[in-house]
Amino acid sequence: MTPPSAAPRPYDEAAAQAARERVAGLATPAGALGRLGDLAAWVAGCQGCCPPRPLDDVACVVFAGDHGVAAHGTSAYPSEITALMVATLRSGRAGVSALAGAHGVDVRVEDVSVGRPSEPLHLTDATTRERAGAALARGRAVAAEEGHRDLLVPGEVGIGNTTPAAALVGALLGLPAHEVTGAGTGLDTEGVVRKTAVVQTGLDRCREVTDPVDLLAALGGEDLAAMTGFLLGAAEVRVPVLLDGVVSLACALVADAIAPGTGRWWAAGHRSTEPAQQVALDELGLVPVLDAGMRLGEGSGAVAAVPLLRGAVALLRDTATLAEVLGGTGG
Ligand SMILES: O=C(O)c1ccc[n+]([C@@H]2O[C@H](COP(=O)([O-])O)[C@@H](O)[C@H]2O)c1
Ligand SMILES: Cc1cc2nc[nH]c2cc1C
Repeated sequence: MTPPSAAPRPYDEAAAQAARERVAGLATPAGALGRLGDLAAWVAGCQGCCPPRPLDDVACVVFAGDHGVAAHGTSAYPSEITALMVATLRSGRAGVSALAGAHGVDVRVEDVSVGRPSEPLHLTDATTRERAGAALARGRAVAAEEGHRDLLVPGEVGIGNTTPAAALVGALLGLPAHEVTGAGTGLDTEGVVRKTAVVQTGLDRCREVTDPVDLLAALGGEDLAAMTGFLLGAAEVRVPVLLDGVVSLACALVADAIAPGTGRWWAAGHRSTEPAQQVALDELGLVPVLDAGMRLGEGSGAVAAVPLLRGAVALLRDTATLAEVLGGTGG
């Protein structure tokens, strides 16, 4: 099995710079658009044109899978919820479905390993390197199928999946479990202590593992591997990605370890309450669009941020320049 190693096609820094210059010349006080100007410049860099095209066609792909650690007291909910939420997503009634409907975003569900849980990562490898590699390839194929989109959002559902996410972030950044483990779906203090011990045991078990695909197998599982492949694939087909919560940030760290530089293709949709998401954001130098205290997953925080990103592009396309206003041609 060959892990994906192709370097992403280039991000167009000249187009991003042209966009920054255009922002500076708009009929707005210098700096008044704040981070919206940066976001518009990022879209221009991904598209390779200034001003960027509108982000009309946006899709959220939800990767679903079960996790063996959930049977070890690491989640506030039972694994049975995963399949029920997949059915709810497919019927268009999940939280992300409502947000996506409101914002004109398509939702696609990829059942990677629902009802076929990963092994408990504190006891043994979550999955095999072979299965992780196949899941990576599947995620990249999904991104290729969605390559016509203007923007992609990685979503996920899977009871227990914040535990592998925390473990991957801890392993990649060399952080102890207590700095990356959070309450997930709502564990109480005792539950967080239990989950932290599981994450630390997993980190100790994998101390020697450094290869990112091996880490996906040891601590992640097939669904996280598929999402990682999706992030790599999106960069390969030059589609920008708005990251979501802790699972997407963990996969982003893995993807950037597999293909350094892939991170140019990502912006952060929102700040989750999970500590691993926050340290991963810092590591990747990403500042989230929204900070709304959300921790739903499903891609919901990023989908909630889509209107702001569309607005940033509209500002760059449709605002008069100061030169036009001063010359009396601003309409
Ligand atoms: O996106 C996040 O940061 C996030 C934070 C907490 C929980 N979740 C969602 O809740 C599930 C995982 O939580 P847990 O406690 O079962 O590990 C999974 O279905 C995620 O979509 C997601
Ligand atoms: C109800 C429920 C919905 C979810 N959506 C994503 N993760 C979830 C976890 C639970 C428990």
